[in-house]
Amino acid sequence: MAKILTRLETTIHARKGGDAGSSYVAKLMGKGREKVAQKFGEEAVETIVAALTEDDAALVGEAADTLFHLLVLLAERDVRLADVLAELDRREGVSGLDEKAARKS
Ligand SMILES: N=c1c2ncn([C@@H]3O[C@H](COP(=O)(O)OP(=O)(O)OP(=O)(O)O)[C@@H](O)[C@H]3O)c2ncn1[C@@H]1O[C@H](COP(=O)(O)O)[C@@H](O)[C@H]1O
Repeated sequence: MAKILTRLETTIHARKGGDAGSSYVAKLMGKGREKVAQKFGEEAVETIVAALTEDDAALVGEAADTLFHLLVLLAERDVRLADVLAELDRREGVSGLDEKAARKS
């Protein structure tokens, strides 16, 4: 499953600084970090709305939009997907409640 995310990350990095006339990623990134972050937020909200009011197909579509725009946001900051996946690996097997307590301390 992570393979498509990794391929998508590579494509997104390749589009960075590219032709805004032929690439959605280049066009969005060209608008700057705030716009990239705003777009991710909008897609996340649309995913919430789909989860609460729409069918499974709509939710799948909105979730895909959200994951894609998260990758664009990470790429804009030059934060690697591998680092996010490594963080999830680190948390694997640790109770979410223990993680929550550790964050508070
Ligand atoms: N996975 C995606 C993907 N998911 C969603 N989107 C785009 O994200 C946008 C979000 O939907 P909206 O309805 O909010 O879009 P919009 O009205 O065009 O957006 P705004 O102008 O309001 O920002 C749409 O234009 C979608 O086409 C994507 N655009 C690109 N990709 C992948 O990124 C690759 C590179 O794309 P380009 O940069 O266009 O070459 C593609 O080959 C795909 O694999």
